[in-house]
Amino acid sequence: MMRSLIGAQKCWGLIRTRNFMELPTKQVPASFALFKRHYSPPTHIKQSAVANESGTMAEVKQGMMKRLGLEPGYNPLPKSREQLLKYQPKLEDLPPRAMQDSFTSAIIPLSTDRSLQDKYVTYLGNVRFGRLLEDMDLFAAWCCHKHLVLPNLPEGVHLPYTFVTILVDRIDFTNVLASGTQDIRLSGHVSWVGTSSIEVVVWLEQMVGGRYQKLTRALFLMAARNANNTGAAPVNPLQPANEEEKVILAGGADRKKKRQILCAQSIFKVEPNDPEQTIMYELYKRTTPTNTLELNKRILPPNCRWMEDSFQMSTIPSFPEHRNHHNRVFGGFLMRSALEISWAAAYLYCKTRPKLEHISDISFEKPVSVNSFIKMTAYVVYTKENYVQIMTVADVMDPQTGSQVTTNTFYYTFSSPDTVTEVLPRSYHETMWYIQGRRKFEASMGPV
Ligand SMILES: CCCCCCCCCCCCCCCC(=O)SCCNC(=O)CCNC(=O)[C@H](O)C(C)(C)COP(=O)(O)OP(=O)(O)OC[C@H]1O[C@@H](n2cnc3c(N)ncnc32)[C@H](O)[C@@H]1OP(=O)(O)O
Repeated sequence: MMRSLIGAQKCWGLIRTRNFMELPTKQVPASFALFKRHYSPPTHIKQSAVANESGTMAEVKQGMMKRLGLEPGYNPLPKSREQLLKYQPKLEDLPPRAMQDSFTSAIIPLSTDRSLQDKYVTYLGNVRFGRLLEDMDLFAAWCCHKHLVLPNLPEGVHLPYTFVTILVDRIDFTNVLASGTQDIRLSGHVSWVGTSSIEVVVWLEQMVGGRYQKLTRALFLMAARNANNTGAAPVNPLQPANEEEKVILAGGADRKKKRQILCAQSIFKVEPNDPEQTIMYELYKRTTPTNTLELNKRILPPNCRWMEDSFQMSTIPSFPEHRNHHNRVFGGFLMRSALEISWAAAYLYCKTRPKLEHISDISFEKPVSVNSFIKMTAYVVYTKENYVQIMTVADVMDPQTGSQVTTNTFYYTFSSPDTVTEVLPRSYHETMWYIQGRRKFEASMGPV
């Protein structure tokens, strides 16, 4: 049915994609469905939006630097923040906060700032989503700043905290084609806290025809760290203001558990399940000749391409421009770089301009130093009808020894106007990636 729909509507405006705004509530895990329904802020929070505006994203960055005591300009050895460690409060010193306290919004003024437009616009005049990922990452940290209140911090002392991104949950996009020359608004608030971890929900909207239209919504999990990022730091508890907030908060623990389960179920940790074993055997049969038993001889069926011929690679030196205050690379920069190479890989594979549909959960397990060489490799690991699933691996390389360590794996789903060439694995390793790609694809599209 999906195929016939696509066949009949080979025009961008008409292709209906399945995203979280269109799925019936029952198809989405309960705690995430709640965010689907509330992908605008709860009513009482929205009403206070005007009072909570933070200006432009440039002002947000300046505000954060001021609170942290950071000065513009690069220093290979960042100024020590050791002296701030003594101001770190204990959990019991921190008063509870409401979701409303951290609710804020900021503007990317694309309609008026023409030099900013150059950074955000694509060849066709749309917005570069990679840039928005960078902004969302910074903005999530800003919401954490808004949440944090330290009653015993002496006047004039800088914030003895650091925030790093632990992970970003699945991001889905609406069908609004965002322009690179109209203002974009980010809004968000803290939606759950642990002891030192903070979940932040961030929305993106763009002014279309005089009113804001939703572009996307993402959940960021941030870690509060001490002044010099050597240990966890406690955060203010979250006190729900009403029934609606109580439900959001209760879902937070549930979401944390689900993330752990998803992580533990990775194909890189546990063996494929029974239906997947069947798929693997079918792949083996389809790619093995029937007239010879010659070892490792494989045949490529018509309209298919080997996975080993379906990747793009790029080695990126990172620069201080992409640093946080510990000379580590911003998560947003990694997300943008991975998205852009994934998009190129999808475009070159499909031979037509693909549309980004979903970004799967992304975790940041190891910090990346700002003088690193980052090797990004985007593989087409799974295809279905007009969809391409990309898996992009980020490796940090040591220039002296040539050794490399994988710091992140990103999964992006793109759609093409046409049915795409089927990608097939040739080796057992590739088959595992195919299965992982299929899982990510199925999860991002929801049950059929
Ligand atoms: C002068 C320069 C100007 C430049 C301009 C500056 C502008 C000024 C603004 C800066 C604003 C920055 C905003 C961007 C922020 C980034 O983009 S940071 C860069 C990307 N992220 C990273 O590099 C993080 C890399 N990962 C890590 O360092 C470590 O894995 C982490 C996240 C610190 C966790 O380490 P850990 O040893 O597991 O820590 P641990 O203490 O055991 O756990 C801490 C908490 O995290 C939770 N947690 C840890 N792992 C997980 C997981 N996988 N799943 C769920 N929860 C987890 C734990 O459950 C625990 O929670 P609580 O129970 O306390 O609530």
